[in-house]
Amino acid sequence: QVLNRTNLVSQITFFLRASKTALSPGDDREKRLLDHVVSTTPAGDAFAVVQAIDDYAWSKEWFMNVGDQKGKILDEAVHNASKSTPGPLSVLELGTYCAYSAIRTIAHAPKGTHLYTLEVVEKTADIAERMIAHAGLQQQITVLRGPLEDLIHQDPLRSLPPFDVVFIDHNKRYYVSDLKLLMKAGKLREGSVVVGDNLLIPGVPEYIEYMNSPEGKEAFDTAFHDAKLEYTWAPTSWGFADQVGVSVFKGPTSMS
Ligand SMILES: C[S@@+](CC[C@H](N)C(=O)[O-])C[C@H]1O[C@@H](n2cnc3c(N)ncnc32)[C@H](O)[C@@H]1O
Repeated sequence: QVLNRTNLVSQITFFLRASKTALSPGDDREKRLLDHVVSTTPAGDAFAVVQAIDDYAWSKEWFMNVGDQKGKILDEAVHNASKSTPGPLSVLELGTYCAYSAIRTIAHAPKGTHLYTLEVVEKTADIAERMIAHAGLQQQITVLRGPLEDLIHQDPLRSLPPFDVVFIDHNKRYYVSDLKLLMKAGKLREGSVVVGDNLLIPGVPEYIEYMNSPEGKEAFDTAFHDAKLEYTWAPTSWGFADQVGVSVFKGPTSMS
């Protein structure tokens, strides 16, 4: 069962009004999602939590999670990072929302991997922490409240070594500046994998431009993966085509 076209379009329109900030719409749908997950899945089963979130988002209400389709690109990026870095990974996520991608990433990452995820909306961070606790991943996922420009100067981020994987999925306005902040702070090392979501919808043209610029190409090898906007099944005819960027950091450059 999937949401019908009218329902889906109206729900996505509702979300895209807040597209520049990607802040939650404030209609308590995140709480309804949490209640659904807690009441339909056993505690401590991360894969069941991910599946329940996908089922709910496909059939009941639309959510701005990375989703099951683009999620596979993220899973593969994590998998590739773990091939070059045996053992547990260190992951940074910008944009927690309901912790779907955080839980999904840990479920697919090597044992012992730790993920730090940043969220600026307190109410959303509360929901995420409860979702993470239900999935039994409190030891592996740390929710940090605030923007990167503040938290980068505080522990734990300040004293952490470079991340193996960075997932950028927050306010579209800060994709490039936050990426540069991470490079400047030495939080990327040669081989770090940076994944950027929603490059076409809501759209982050300046991120695509940066990755295609001489500066971006000197610092990163980027592949742009065509994808469908989360929880939609007809991308081209309805204009719901999206793209996910997967960039491998080549190491500090003269410009970074
Ligand atoms: C698209 S959602 C993240 C979805 C999540 N990564 C997933 O796939 O499950 C974007 C989230 O970023 C948060 N956000 C917006 N601006 C932010 C910022 N500057 N730093 C961190 N989070 C931010 C929003 O409140 C929202 O919860």
